[in-house]
Amino acid sequence: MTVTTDDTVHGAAAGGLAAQRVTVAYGRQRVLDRVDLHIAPGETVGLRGPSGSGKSTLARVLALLHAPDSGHVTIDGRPVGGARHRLPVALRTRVAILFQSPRSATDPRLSLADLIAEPLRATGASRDQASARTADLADLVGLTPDLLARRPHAVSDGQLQRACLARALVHRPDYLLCDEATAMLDASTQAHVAAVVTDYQRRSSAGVLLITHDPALMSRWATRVVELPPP
Ligand SMILES: Nc1ncnc2c1ncn2[C@@H]1O[C@H](COP(=O)(O)OP(=O)(O)OP(=O)(O)O)[C@@H](O)[C@H]1O
Repeated sequence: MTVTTDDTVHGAAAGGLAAQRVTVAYGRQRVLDRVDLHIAPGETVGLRGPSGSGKSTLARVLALLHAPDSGHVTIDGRPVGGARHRLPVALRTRVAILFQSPRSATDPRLSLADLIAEPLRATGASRDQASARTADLADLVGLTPDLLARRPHAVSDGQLQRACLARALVHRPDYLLCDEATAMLDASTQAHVAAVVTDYQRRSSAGVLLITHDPALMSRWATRVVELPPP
């Protein structure tokens, strides 16, 4: 595992998801300053840095959820700009993100089955197509039909995170960004989530961004690590 603080050398490659000279400020606080990061298909890039160094911000920029003040995101060498929801479906569904806290990322009114199926329904899949895919994914992440029928308040954080993982995979993304996605899970759920992601990655050649404060997980999983400087 190599550790670098400058990813421009990798950013030169055409394939992959990349942040190029990305700068983000919240008001007068500059959080990212001309940051480069590149994720090639199939690789797992670890992103490390002290608290407040901008790891989550960079993940949100790469997920097209936050427009940088300058610089841009490219997919396979092509700049991708504008709000995520305005991008063509085929483009925006290439990148998925999994957050640390499943409760703040989910609609409490939806059953787990509907949470998983919703991105498919939103992009025009029929009810039958969406339920078939939901059943496959539920199986993959280890959610039983009984759990699928429940709403978030009636399941554990680990069960809800499994549903969020299924939802993240629903469009078969080429890039999966895991922002402390296993931090609040017990050891066995953490191992299961990591196994599902690595298996998906092996089958699909997806690129993964791994943000974690867990050094063991980082060294086990990341192919290489990029380090952000302190804020
Ligand atoms: N929406 C926002 N509005 C204002 N400031 C923000 C916002 N999001 C993040 N920040 C600030 O930007 C800085 C970087 O936050 P970010 O969450 O990207 O860092 P991080 O490296 O992921 O931190 P941690 O390891 O603690 O999760 C922090 O000082 C944070 O308070």
